[in-house]
Amino acid sequence: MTNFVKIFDTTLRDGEQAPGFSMSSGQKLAMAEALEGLRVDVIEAGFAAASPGDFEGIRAIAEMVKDVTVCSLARCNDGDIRASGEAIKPAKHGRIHTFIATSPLHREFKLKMDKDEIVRRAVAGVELARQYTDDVEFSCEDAIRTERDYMKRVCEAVIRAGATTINMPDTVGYTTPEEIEDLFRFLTTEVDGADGVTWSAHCHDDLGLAVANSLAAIRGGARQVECALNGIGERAGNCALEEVVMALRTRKDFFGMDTNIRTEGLYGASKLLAAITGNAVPRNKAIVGKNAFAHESGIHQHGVLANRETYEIMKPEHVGVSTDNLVLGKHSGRAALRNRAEKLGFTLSDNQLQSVFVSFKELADAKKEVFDSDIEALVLGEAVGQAGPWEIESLYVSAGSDENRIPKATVSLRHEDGRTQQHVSEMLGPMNAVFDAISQITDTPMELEHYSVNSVSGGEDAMAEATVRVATEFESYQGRGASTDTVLASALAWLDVINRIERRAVRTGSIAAQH
Ligand SMILES: CC(=O)SCCNC(=O)CCNC(=O)[C@H](O)C(C)(C)COP(=O)(O)OP(=O)(O)OC[C@H]1O[C@@H](n2cnc3c(N)ncnc32)[C@H](O)[C@@H]1OP(=O)(O)O
Ligand SMILES: CC(C)C(=O)C(=O)O
Repeated sequence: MTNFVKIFDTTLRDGEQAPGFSMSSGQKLAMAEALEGLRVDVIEAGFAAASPGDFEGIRAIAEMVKDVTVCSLARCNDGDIRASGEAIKPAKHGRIHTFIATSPLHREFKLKMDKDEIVRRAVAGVELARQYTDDVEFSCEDAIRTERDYMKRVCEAVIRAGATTINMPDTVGYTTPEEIEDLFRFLTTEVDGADGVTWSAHCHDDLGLAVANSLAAIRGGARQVECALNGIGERAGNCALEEVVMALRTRKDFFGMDTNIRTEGLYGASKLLAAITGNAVPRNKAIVGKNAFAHESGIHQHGVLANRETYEIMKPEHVGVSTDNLVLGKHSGRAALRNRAEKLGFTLSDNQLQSVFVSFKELADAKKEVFDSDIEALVLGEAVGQAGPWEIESLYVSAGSDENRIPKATVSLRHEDGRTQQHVSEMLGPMNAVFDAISQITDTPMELEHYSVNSVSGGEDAMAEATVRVATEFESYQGRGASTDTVLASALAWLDVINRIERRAVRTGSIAAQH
C-alpha cells in the first residue's frame, strides 16, 4: 500500500449542492483554475445529467484543465453515464463516477430495488462507463449503513466489471472514526481484488466528524479522500479540504502520508470560493478563518513573541497567509502585483492581471498604501464582478442632517443584454434608497435580513467589504461587495444577490425547458 493520498475535490459538485452555493459556469471555471493551482488530483466538476448548464460547465472545465483528472457524477443509468461520458470527453484525464445506494433504507424506500437488482445496475453502470474511460469510480451511497457482507458482494462485482476506484460515502454523516477505520480495514483485506483498486472515503459533517472520519479512513486503508474547500456540501457539508490536507501535513509523524497539494494556495482558494458564493468563511474556521493565526490574549502574545511555536502548530505562510512586508503602491508594476497575488494564493491569467492592475492603480491613486487585504478584495472583486448580468453604471446619493431633506439615490444599471435603466428612490435612509432603486430597476423585491460593512484593510482610506443577507419569497441569499466607498460596496453587495437570483432563474428555466 502506498503512503500517498489522492485529494478528490468535490467543491463544484457536492459543494454546489448546498442551498445558497450554486455557481455560474464562469465562476466554476475560475474555481477549477484555482483547484488546478492547488494541485488536487481530481476535480468533480458536476453532475452532467442534472442540467444543460452543469453539462456545459463540466465540458468547459474538461477543455481547460490540463494536469488534473476531471470527473462527472452519474446515477447507474444509461442517460446519466452517457451524459457524463460526453461531458468529460475533451479532458486529458477524464473520470466517470457512478453510484447507487446499497443500504436497506435506501433499497426499500428510495430505490425500491432488491439486493440483486442493485448489483445488476451497479455492474451495468460500471461496464457502460468503461466504454468512455478507463478511469471509473463506483460509490455505494449510504455505505456506512449497509450490511458488510452485502457491501463485500457489491464491491467484488464492480471490481470485476472494471471499477478502478471504490468510494464508501458516509452519506448522512453517521459514522465514527473507530467504525470507519475498521470498515476500510475489512474492505481492503477481505474483498477479492481489493489490491487492484484505490479505496476512497467521502464523509459528511452532520456530527462534526467529517475530517476525523476521513483521517481514520486513511488509517484503515483509504488512499483517496473526497472533500470540498471550506467544507461546503449537502446539509452540514463535506470533509473540509484544507483541514484534512493540513492535518496530514502537520501530523506527518502520525499519519505518515503525503498529498500533492500546494498548501500555500489554500487561503486564496478559500477566499475565492467565499467571494464567488457570497458565503463568508467564519472567523474561527480552522486553517482559513481570519482568526486561525491571530493571537489576542496577552499570555499567548507573550509566548508567540518569544517563539511562534508556543501557540502555532502551522506556519501561516504554509497555507498562504502572507507575512510579506513589501509595500505596494502607485509606483508598483504588474510583476510585483502578480507576485503578491501569487503569495496570497491567487493565480491570475494575463487578462485577469490586466483588469486587476487597472483597479489597483486607481486604488493606489486614492490610497497612501495598498495592503494585502486590498489586493485580496480587488482580485475577489474581479471574480465576483465577472458574474453579471447587471452592473452599476452610475450611483449618486444625497442625504443630510436637515430633517426636511429626504435621502435620495439615483442609480443607473447596465444589463449584459445591452439595456441601461435608471431609477430614483427616496426613502428614510440613504442605503434603503440605494437598495430600493436597484430592486426597482431589476424588479426583484427582497427583504433585508442582515447588513454589515467591515473595513478589510488599514488606514482612513481602507477598503470596505459589505455583506447583505436578504430574503426573497422562497429563499435567503448572501451578497458581498468591496470598494473604498462604503455606499458603493453596499450597492455591489445588493446587486450581487440580484445577479445570483437572475443567474439561478436562467439555469432553472433551462432545466424546465429541457423537460
Ligand atoms: C448523495 C448524493 O449527493 S447523490 C447526488 C445528489 N445530487 C443531485 O441529485 C443533483 C442533481 N440531480 C438532479 O438534477 C435530478 O435529481 C436528476 C436530473 C438527476 C433526476 O431528476 P428526476 O428524473 O426528476 O428524478 P428525481 O430527482 O425526482 O428522483 C430521482 C430518481 O433517480 C433514482 N435514483 C436515485 N439514485 C439512483 C442511482 N444511483 N442509480 C439509479 N437511479 C437512481 C430514484 O429512485 C428516482 O427514480 P424515479 O424517478 O424512478 O422514482
Ligand atoms: C454520490 C456520493 C459520493 C455522495 O455524494 C454521498 O453519498 O454523499
